[in-house]
Amino acid sequence: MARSGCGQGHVLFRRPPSPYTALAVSHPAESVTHVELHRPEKRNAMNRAFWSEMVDCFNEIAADPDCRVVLVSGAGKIFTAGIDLMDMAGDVLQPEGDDMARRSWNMKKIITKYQETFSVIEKCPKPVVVAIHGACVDLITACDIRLCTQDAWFQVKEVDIGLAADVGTLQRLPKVIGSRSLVNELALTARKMFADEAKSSGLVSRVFADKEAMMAGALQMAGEIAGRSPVAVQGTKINLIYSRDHSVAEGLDYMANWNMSMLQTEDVMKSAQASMEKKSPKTIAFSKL
Ligand SMILES: CCC/C=C/C=C/C(=O)SCCNC(=O)CCNC(=O)[C@H](O)C(C)(C)COP(=O)(O)OP(=O)(O)OC[C@H]1O[C@@H](n2cnc3c(N)ncnc32)[C@H](O)[C@@H]1OP(=O)(O)O
Repeated sequence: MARSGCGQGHVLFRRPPSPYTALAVSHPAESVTHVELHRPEKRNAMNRAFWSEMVDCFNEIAADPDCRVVLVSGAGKIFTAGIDLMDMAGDVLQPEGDDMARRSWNMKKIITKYQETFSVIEKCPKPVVVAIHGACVDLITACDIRLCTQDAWFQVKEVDIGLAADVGTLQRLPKVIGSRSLVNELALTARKMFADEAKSSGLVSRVFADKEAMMAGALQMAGEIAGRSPVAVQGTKINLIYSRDHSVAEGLDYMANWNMSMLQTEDVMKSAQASMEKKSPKTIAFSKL
């Protein structure tokens, strides 16, 4: 049976057992998929299985019409301790090849594969809410909404292990946090940033007293998103990410192309009618997407 990480008292919408070893996937509420990093005894260190399972998992979620929003969290004491340093020695640091060119070629393939593990989160059209209680930063910058506990800390740890972060933090964090100076400081010193600073800098949008309160808040937020038109919600995520990486003019053009078809959805009429009748959009039965 799929394990539920959202605590007891929530309805578990049953699905087939999870095929993953580093992740626990469950369905704590209608249209909500919960992906839990699940190696608590190793502080959810990202081992070889994790790097490939995340890609399979998020590709499956992207294609699943029963999922409208994703919740990501970590089991146990902290969200994640980052890359599994035991696996790293064998997998990442020793690419095969007869000479430097061939080893470099293979190294690039490995790095690109690892990058995809977090890029799939961003490419997934369903919004991803991440609930963090202590973490390395890489994964969370690819998520759409970041929540944390009061005792959470955040660290761009890579310089401490002798490398420049290469799975998205240096590319995404400057787009999340307004202050370039703060990004540079965090990435160059690996200092821990705690919850209050994470909130004031814009890395997280809400801070909760403890993990239980955070998971309840995250699930409620996921429910708010899942209750709205999937055409509107997924179009919003896709266009926000497109606009982040393009000029305003390019973003507007992309938006016009998007909505010239998507505005013709029945969801607009249904939602407008509910709004006129002062009903919540959550009362509307939207078709699957
Ligand atoms: C091409 C890909 C490039 C990707 C780059 C990614 C880079 C990074 O992720 S950089 C960050 C690397 N991570 C670290 O340096 C963190 C190392 N861990 C710690 O500092 C502490 O474990 C931590 C503060 C997270 C938690 O401390 P705590 O006291 O709560 O737990 P521990 O007793 O230290 O650990 C419990 C068991 O977990 C194992 N473990 C923890 N972290 C890792 C890890 N990163 N990799 C592998 N294993 C880890 C630790 O060995 C303990 O196991 P055991 O001894 O068997 O009980």
